[in-house]
Amino acid sequence: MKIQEKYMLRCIQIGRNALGRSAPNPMVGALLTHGDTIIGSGYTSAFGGPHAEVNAIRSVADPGKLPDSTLYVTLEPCCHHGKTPPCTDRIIESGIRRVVVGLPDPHDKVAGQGIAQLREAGCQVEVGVAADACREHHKRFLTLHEKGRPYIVLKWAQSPDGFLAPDPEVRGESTGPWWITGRESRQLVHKWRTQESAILVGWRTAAADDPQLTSRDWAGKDPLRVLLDPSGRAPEGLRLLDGKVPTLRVLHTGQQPTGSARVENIFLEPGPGFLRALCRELRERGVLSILVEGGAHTLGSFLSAGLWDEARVFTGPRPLNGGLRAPALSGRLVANTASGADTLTLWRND
Ligand SMILES: NC(=O)C1=CN([C@@H]2O[C@H](COP(=O)(O)OP(=O)(O)OC[C@H]3O[C@@H](n4cnc5c(N)ncnc54)[C@H](OP(=O)(O)O)[C@@H]3O)[C@@H](O)[C@H]2O)C=CC1
Ligand SMILES: Nc1c(N[C@@H]2O[C@H](COP(=O)(O)O)[C@@H](O)[C@H]2O)[nH]c(=O)[nH]c1=O
Ligand SMILES: [Zn+2]
Repeated sequence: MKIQEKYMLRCIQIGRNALGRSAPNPMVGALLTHGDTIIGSGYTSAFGGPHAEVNAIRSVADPGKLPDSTLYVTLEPCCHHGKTPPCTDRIIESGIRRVVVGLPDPHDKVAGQGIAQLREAGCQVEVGVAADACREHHKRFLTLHEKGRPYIVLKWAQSPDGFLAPDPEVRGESTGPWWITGRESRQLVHKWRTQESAILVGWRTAAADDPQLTSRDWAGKDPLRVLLDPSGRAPEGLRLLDGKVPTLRVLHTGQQPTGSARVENIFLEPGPGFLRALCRELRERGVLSILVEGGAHTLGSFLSAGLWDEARVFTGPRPLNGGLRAPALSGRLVANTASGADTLTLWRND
């Protein structure tokens, strides 16, 4: 492997520090080399803070070395005023003359202009180093700009005989989720929750499980909670409506929301465009990605609309011998691993 690719793969590792924190900005990673020494590195700050390139430049102990250094960055530097000034200006001011870029930025305010500005200022710019790895790393941001919607991860747990939950008679009066998976998988799910901007369930899941949908077993942010409740049927008093974490309840236009002023109600037209309209609404609110956790009806509606990018399916060890059928999935199997006593399969929709 060429040294340039190695540096770009290191940029990706650095950029992962911003996973779940930079939205709606991309989790860019950058580093600066001088000869064969790494003299600085940085990643995208939380929204509103400096970008990776600026953090990398600021981290250099001896700025006199910058004109003879090379900047590696996973995504084309921005050239527009957003919450912060353009990174291209900062790169040019610092005297850096060589820039290696993983991918062009599809954002309509950048789209090749960042690279063009650097070249006009006399920088030598190389584009497309470790491009496949950078595409994978930036999958959420690329989906937001190329498909115009957040990246969607479906997740569920099923029994080996293909059920999401037992029949109500088996469940009886017990409240809370019916656990199919073990402790390791549940903690892994909390880690995943810190990585996505929003988490979504249907109201029947909210009513049956009274979930919290927080990341309490992992250090990191709680995602925005989204409850699909088109007719306002979610019962009062649910933990999802407790206001402890920002929560959106999605209703059909014209419906009367019940009680809870602790959540924000939004209203969308019923019909086949409902989920796409929801995706647009979430995008406008800076949501880069959504983790859809169920139930069967909700997962099925994302699947049948083709609105998904990844599915993460746990299979627990104990059969249920009946109950609510797991959704039918057709996608590309990319991994099959163990998670404690469970099996985890990862699927892509491409
Ligand atoms: N094992 C697992 O991983 C999981 C298991 N579960 C289990 O699943 C069960 C609940 O699942 P299920 O009964 O399928 O219900 P859901 O939780 O999927 O909620 C379904 C309701 O949400 C609304 N809804 C869903 N999708 C849409 C859409 N695209 N447009 C408009 N409204 C939508 C509808 O409300 P309306 O009826 O008002 O139109 C629908 O009836 C529970 O038993 C729970 O324990 C839940 C999550 C995960
Ligand atoms: N039953 C089941 C899952 N159920 C999902 O987890 C939610 C509960 O979240 P919380 O209240 O935050 O613990 C529940 O409502 C449903 O969406 N998940 C899994 O990984 N494995 C399982 O066996
Ligand atoms: Zn920038």
